[in-house]
Amino acid sequence: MNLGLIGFGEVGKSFVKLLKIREELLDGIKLNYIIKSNGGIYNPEGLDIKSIINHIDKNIKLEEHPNWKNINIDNIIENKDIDCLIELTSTNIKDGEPGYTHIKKALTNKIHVVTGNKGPIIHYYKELKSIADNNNRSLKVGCTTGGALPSVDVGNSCFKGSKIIEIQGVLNGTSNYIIEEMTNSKITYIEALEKAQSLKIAEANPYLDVSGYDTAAKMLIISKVVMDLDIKDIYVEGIENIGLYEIENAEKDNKKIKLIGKISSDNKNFIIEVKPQLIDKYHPLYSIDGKNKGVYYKTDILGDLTIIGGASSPLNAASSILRDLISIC
Ligand SMILES: NC(=O)C1=CN([C@@H]2O[C@H](COP(=O)(O)OP(=O)(O)OC[C@H]3O[C@@H](n4cnc5c(N)ncnc54)[C@H](OP(=O)(O)O)[C@@H]3O)[C@@H](O)[C@H]2O)C=CC1
Ligand SMILES: N[C@@H](CC=O)C(=O)O
Repeated sequence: MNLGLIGFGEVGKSFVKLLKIREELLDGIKLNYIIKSNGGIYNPEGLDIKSIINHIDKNIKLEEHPNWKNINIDNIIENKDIDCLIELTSTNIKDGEPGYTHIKKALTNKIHVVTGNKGPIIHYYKELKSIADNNNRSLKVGCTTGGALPSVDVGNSCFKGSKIIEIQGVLNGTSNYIIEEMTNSKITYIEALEKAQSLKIAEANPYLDVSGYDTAAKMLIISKVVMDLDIKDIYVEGIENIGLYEIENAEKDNKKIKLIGKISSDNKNFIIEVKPQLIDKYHPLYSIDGKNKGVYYKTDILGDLTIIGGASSPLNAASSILRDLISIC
């Protein structure tokens, strides 16, 4: 199988490293393209992964690689020499671009897609999935709903025959980490955010993380992919106004503050709410620590199920891209 990678940020770089780390699993897989916003590198025989990792480790710009060319998604489409596009450009929740165009072009041209980019999926999942289905190709989005946390995989495979009636998620590692750092190290919100940025878990635009919009995007994707819903009613509140005072008060009551996204229904319509909540030790998402995340599914006849883990990090996110790629293979 031949691959093209578009988006060479933290997750894209980690994905290239995984191709080496897991090479024993990837016999027959070649990476032909790595494309950034201003061009990329291409070799129809497969790029030399070692030389790219050398660039990453030594902080050498990809533009200085001998295979550098002025290329973009259209070259991939014209050359017709990949089977799967790994789409890892930055999330844009306004209109889903440029990811939407990349994914649509790929699927229309019978190229499988694996992505971690939430923008195109919140706006265009139905359309893109239908192009994929009509062309007998896969659109895999596991990385978009909490990276390594298999939220949609579990949601899609574990509840057959039951109805999901509610979902709650702590799905933003950055916010969870910030609140925990403020609690444990008594540092300010800004100091904790800077630490999260240095760990490279925050989005390129960290406003998405702390405002609740990243969580809302992930809940919206779960509602589309797992429940086939088209929810319009979404309330979003972030963690920007939480200070040490609120955190100390929560501690005094043996409670924790968590940024929780919830999909629930009033028997007529499903709604999504994202807001910080004070929860006690009996809440299923209480024990999620640090950069970890979690999702709780409540069903009508199968009971409740919670999964916790999948800490946010570029390598963990790249691992979920690899997981989706292997399942296509
Ligand atoms: N970081 C994480 O832990 C996680 C991230 N994600 C998602 O994965 C995706 C990638 O994340 P991350 O690596 O952190 O993002 P970065 O912001 O670090 O990297 C984005 C990359 O996209 C490239 N890019 C932007 N516009 C274009 C374009 N028009 N054509 C080609 N390339 C373009 C950028 O190019 P250039 O280098 O030239 O600027 C850059 O290489 C995002 O959508 C994010 O939401 C999902 C789960 C976890
Ligand atoms: N910024 C996100 C990473 C991926 O979605 C987070 O902090 O969880």
